[in-house]
Amino acid sequence: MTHRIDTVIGRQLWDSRGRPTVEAEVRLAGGAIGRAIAPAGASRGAHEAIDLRDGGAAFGGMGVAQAVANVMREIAPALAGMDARDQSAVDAALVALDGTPTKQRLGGNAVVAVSMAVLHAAAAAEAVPVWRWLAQDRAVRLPLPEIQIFGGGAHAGRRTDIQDFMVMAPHAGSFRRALEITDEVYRAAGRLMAELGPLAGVADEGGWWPNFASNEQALDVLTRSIDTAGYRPGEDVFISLDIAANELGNGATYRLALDDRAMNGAAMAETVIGWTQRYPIISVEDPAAQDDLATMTAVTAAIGDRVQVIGDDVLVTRAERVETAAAAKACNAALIKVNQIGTVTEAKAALDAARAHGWGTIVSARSGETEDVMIAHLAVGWDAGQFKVGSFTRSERMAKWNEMLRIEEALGARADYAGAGAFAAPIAAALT
Ligand SMILES: O=C(O)[C@@H](CO)OP(=O)(O)O
Ligand SMILES: [Mg+2]
Repeated sequence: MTHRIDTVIGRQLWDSRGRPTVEAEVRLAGGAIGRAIAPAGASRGAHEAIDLRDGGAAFGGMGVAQAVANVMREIAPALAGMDARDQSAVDAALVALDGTPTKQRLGGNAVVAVSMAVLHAAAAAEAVPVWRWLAQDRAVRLPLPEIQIFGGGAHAGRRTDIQDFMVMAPHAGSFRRALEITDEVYRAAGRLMAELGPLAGVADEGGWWPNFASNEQALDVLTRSIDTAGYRPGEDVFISLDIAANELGNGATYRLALDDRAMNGAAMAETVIGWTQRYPIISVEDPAAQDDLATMTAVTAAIGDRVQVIGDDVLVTRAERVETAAAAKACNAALIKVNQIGTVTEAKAALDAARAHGWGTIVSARSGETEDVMIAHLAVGWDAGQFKVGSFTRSERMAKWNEMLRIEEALGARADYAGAGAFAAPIAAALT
């Protein structure tokens, strides 16, 4: 049988931060091959799948070599003979074999690499791109990109409290045009940064390394960058922030080091709400810590009709946490990272749960990435509507944006840009 899994190989490769990671290679009986590489986060939720990584107990302590060994010795024999087209059966076998809620026995990095490699192999056996294999005959859209201009937080030595300063161009008309607009904003931001002082390179995801005296100065410069590039802030191009508040506090207290302020959840909500009133912000991710649903709910209640409120660390791509957050009205959008939960099938379940609540959905990269472009295919094949990869100028990011341009070209006249329609209904309506 052509689609039967013959062998599964694991190998150690290196990620964009120069840290070891896991690649899985799946070979089918008919000769098709699928490969996938595990990414790695720096600002990680406590409820995420746990990788076996080098770097001590915080990363599982046992190292990538153990994860690779687990692929070869345990996962390969368990999957041999299975039909690669039956992704849910493969993923169920991986979950059962691991036997922990967090994939920590085999390693989240081992499991996610194999799960995605099986998907890749199945599409290869059908001789179609992964996005097409996932979508089958369903209509898909080119996603609205959110692209980083400044990197901060855990990705830039905590030079700003806010982690990702991004822009979105919902009215660009095409994915290709959205990239062009964002590139112009990125260049303009670089020129403005150079006026503030010597440029100090880029952060982990390629956004300019921030050199600001306050969080508000960063927001000022970002707004001016949009304007300087020739676009109307809040009409053509909007700001999108990932606060990554998990890195700022535990829910009881939040500390904005740059602004020299400590505050409780209610004050944190007021701070974020205030930013959305003073700046052309269309989207805010993780305005509160992973278990602080009260603050997430306060922010969503105040601004959720006009601003996207995304759950990342708070949801960790787990369908049951999406349900809990939905019951609390804590978000109106979900970030989807396959490696947070560990398998393609479980990540899709989280996306479906978010969609069932009318939320926006964003397929996202991690801050530690590689040349693997699978997530571009997931964003299109699942019709997620939005896509977050980081910035320009680093090839592990460009590989994804460029793959999306190839997909846009393949769709030709049928390439439908999600644009404002990617947001939850009230926000989409407010934009049109
Ligand atoms: O928080 C995030 O959304 C991601 C990407 O910016 O960062 P990390 O992969 O470090 O969790
Ligand atoms: Mg995040």
